[in-house]
Amino acid sequence: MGSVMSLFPSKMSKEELETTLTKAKEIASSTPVIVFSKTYCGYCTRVKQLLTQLGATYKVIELDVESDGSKIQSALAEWTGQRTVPNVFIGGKHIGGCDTVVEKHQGGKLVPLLTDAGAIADK
Ligand SMILES: N[C@@H](CCC(=O)N[C@@H](CS)C(=O)NCC(=O)O)C(=O)O
Repeated sequence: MGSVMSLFPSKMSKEELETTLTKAKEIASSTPVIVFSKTYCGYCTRVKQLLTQLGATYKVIELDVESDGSKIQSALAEWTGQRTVPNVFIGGKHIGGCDTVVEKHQGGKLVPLLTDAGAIADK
């Protein structure tokens, strides 16, 4: 009890969850910035626009398009405690959703994170 999975029951077996979790972790650590997103999500659009505006290179996985998108979403919930999209990772580290990304930008912390991760070229 108390786990995210108990709040959001999934049809995945434990093994399937482990496999999907491994895949999500590989994706998050193999690219400087990854945005787990949904095509119709306005918060996701906001984050993608902000990253583009800052000149960052980033990868997007649209969970409503991927055949295993709902499994990935459940794996992300189990891993990060966050089920909503956007779910953003920078430098392999979980950052959070749109609110957190915008807050970090307003606090001057987003660009350094992106630069350290190699998503923005040093000037
Ligand atoms: N406060 C969150 C809001 C994110 C949010 O509400 N996202 C919606 C999609 S627009 C969501 O993930 N809903 C659940 C789902 O799609 O499974 C943020 O800043 O990222």
